[in-house]
Amino acid sequence: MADRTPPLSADELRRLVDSGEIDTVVLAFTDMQGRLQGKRFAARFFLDDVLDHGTEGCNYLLAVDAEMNTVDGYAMSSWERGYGDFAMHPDLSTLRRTPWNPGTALVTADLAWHDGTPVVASPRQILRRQLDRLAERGWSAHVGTELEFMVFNDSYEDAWSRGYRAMNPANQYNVDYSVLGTGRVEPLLRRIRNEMAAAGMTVESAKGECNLGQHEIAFRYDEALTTCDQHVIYKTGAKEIAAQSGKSLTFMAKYDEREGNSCHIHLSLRDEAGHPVFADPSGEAGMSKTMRHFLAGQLAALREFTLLYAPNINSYKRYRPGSFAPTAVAWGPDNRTCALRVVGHGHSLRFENRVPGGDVNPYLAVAGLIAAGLHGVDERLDLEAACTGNAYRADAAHVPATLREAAELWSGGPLARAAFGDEVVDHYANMARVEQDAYDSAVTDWERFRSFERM
Ligand SMILES: NC(=O)CC[C@H](N)C(=O)O
Repeated sequence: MADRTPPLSADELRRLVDSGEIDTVVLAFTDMQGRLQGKRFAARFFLDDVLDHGTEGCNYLLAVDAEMNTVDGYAMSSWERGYGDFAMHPDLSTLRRTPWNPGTALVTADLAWHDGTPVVASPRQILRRQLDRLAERGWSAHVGTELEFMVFNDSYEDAWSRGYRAMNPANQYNVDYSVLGTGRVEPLLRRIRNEMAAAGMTVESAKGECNLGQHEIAFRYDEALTTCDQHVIYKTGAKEIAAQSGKSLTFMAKYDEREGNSCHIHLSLRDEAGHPVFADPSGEAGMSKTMRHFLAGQLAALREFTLLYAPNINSYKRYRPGSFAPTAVAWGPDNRTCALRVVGHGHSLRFENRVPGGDVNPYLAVAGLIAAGLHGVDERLDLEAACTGNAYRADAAHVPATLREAAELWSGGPLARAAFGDEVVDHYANMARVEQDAYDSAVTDWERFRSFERM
């Protein structure tokens, strides 16, 4: 699939290496946790060897936990199988400079086994498969992801050493839409915006958010795969720029008991001629029949696919009444209390899934949105009535409240297995089991404060 006009061509890279402007090329893929994993190459070696042939990485990279521990239960990667390699092939349509790392370019990898077959549990491959299903119908997906994050005037190292206690947020009060409040953090935000633009992303705006030091930078939507590639590069780059500035920022879904970090995901479909598939001026509320089925599919699959939108223990702490994070499986036109909010009109008509947090793996979540929508289209599901009032009070199905509940719905339901196949379902069910086990065996500060003296 030719994905997009590249921000940097291979010929340009060659020229920049010859002139000494680029000396390093990062080749990286996105792991299960949504992190870029890969290697930094001497640029000359990358051009001579890796550009055409790729490189290898240990296949445990899709089978470790967040701490890089080897864990049991993965069919594709284990001590029994010898923890061999998989191949990382650069997708040159993603080649770009990353100006926050001087002299450096970055390219995204697709993963394959030694016989050339794709690594089906790799997040980018999971999304590619759902995009192929869309393409079979002559459709493509436009996607925007809206990441919120919190900035602290502490370095990552200080924060870690202090056990994340007594941190200094970059704003001391709610700066939602506050120009004054955003200005306080502007040297950092401006660097992130400008350097992401120089890395080939289209930046739209920045605004303050509600929690202390919380901000959001908005990027223009793009083809689904491109948006997801940019999302992970942006997250990595924003953290690197913060670190270079002696600060830290976090995308974790719920840092404290105040507002969490969301990652609302917007999606619309285009046909082969580039026309919007969701808009129909003669349809009810301007929505086409396809959009109604697609949206009905979102509702029908939401609970079963929540693991893809909320992959961590912490993800589930966002879903509190009145927090702007959803609890009700419901949809409504411009209704921020629902899991699914319909926005825009005509060309821009789309839905927003408000379930994902800043910790989401965008490839998996967007794959989930597409698979859910296609389920609705294939089964011609009827769209229930819109929720018009406060969905926190509605008599609607609930977004799963815990990782345990979401993991049970994911592995026990029929929709995920039909859309993604057993290998993918079992792989990510194991990831959830591993996280749940790690959490269940941890004793937290909360328990000590509650129990040490008083119980
Ligand atoms: N902009 C908003 O709607 C706030 C979202 C909220 N921070 C959440 O975690 O869901």
